[in-house]
Amino acid sequence: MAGAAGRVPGHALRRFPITLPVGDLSNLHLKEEKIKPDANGAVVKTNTNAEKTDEEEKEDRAAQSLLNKLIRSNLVDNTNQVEVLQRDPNSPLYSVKSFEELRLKPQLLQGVYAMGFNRPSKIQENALPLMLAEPPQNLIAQSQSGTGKTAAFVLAMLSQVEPASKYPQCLCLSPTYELALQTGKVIEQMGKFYPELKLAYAVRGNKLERGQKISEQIVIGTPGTVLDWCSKLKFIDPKKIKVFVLDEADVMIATQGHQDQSIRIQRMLPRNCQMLLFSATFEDSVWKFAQKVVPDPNIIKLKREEETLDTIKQYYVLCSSRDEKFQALCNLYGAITIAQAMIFCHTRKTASWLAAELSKEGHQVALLSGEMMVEQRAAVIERFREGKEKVLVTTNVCARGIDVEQVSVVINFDLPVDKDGNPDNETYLHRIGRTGRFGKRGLAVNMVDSKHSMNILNRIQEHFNKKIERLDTDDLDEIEKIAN
Ligand SMILES: Nc1ncnc2c1ncn2[C@@H]1O[C@H](COP(=O)(O)OP(=O)(O)OP(=O)(O)O)[C@@H](O)[C@H]1O
Repeated sequence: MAGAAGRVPGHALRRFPITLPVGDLSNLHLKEEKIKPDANGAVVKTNTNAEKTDEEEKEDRAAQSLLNKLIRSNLVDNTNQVEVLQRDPNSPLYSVKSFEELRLKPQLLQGVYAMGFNRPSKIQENALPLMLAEPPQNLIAQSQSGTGKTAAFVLAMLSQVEPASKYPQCLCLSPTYELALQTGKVIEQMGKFYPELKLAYAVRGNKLERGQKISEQIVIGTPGTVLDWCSKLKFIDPKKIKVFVLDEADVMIATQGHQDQSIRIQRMLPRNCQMLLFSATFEDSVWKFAQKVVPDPNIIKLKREEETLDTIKQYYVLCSSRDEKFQALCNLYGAITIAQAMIFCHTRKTASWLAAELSKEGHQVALLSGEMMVEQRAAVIERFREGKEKVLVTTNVCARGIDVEQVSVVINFDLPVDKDGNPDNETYLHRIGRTGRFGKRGLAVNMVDSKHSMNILNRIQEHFNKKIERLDTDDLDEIEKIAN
């Protein structure tokens, strides 16, 4: 996909996340043992050598402990674990099919393999045959965070697009500037074996000359700008759109105006345009919206108790003040190796205070909050993605949906509540879903500092029918155990 996406100035291409392949551990003197993590990340040994000297035993134990630590900190490539999960019928990553069996075009097969994907996840296996059917089917689909929804609809768009036709044919709406860029990167990576294919970003700040028609075959953007491009500015002829994707529908409707704008765009599209809507959660309001924008849909939906991922362990810590919460956080950092963490606060004031305190403790901290310009927010996320900062403190919806593989811990410094002070279950799910991406193990820790917040936590547990265990952050042994 040469020369694509030239329209967002100064935006660096996404780098692959840093992983240390198991093969790089060859200098650890593991003798004739084969060591690899099993589905739970535990180390499985096979073929142990019988006779070993004390010295060798000691070396082995040291190597083993280092390997365990690396696995715990998610530094080791988790390919093995993903493969195990993809064979477990209860896992959202389970798949009976291969990408070949999904009958993807050869260029797309090249694209998925170049991204390091081996097998489709459950949502990809279920959604792709529907999306690629003849005639194309409409779809409303739900799958847990980080299970490959983006890749699924990107493959659907790339399967339908005709690169030789130089006009927009696929339109994808994202709720935020950051997510539009992130999804754009996936399109670029997966579509790179289509040399003629180009992508345009319909996001704020990307100004085109009036009256111009764009030649890019795929347009990704936020609803306001896409609506302008389709109506007032006429950069896009909506009647020629073949695939319309609405991503993160739950996040979309949480933003004022996005729901109406999305519906207005949808009404401009031809009747035979394929409509696809994806979301990690489906509260009633999301359902109503989904049914308005997707006529005659096929539906893939999760049961409530399936919404949280088992690979994310959830805990709460009892504290009595903000300072105690901070101390609990420091204890966590003192006890376990945290690759990268995202910390969510209720207000900007708390977020700035916490970021400053963590910096004083020597952490490399990034602060992301709503009052920043979109370009600044995108730059902060990109630096965090590249691992330049290890902790991201944030208040805000702009952190929703961001995919950073190395995030091993999510902290709710304040629990998510809506404007009436009730538990915000959707936001909870989105927040904890920033860890445990595609089979990785994750840890979510909730700070509880009052009867009110304990009540919120209890209601969150009831909602998802999932026990959140108490963690004593003064007990270092206990903390170490949860990381195992
Ligand atoms: N079949 C696959 N094999 C291996 N990795 C995959 C596969 N599909 C997706 N991934 C990777 O898993 C991660 C999560 O995927 P993706 O962002 O598509 O999930 P999502 O369901 O859209 O998440 P969210 O709900 O948070 O937006 C990404 O880094 C992606 O590259």
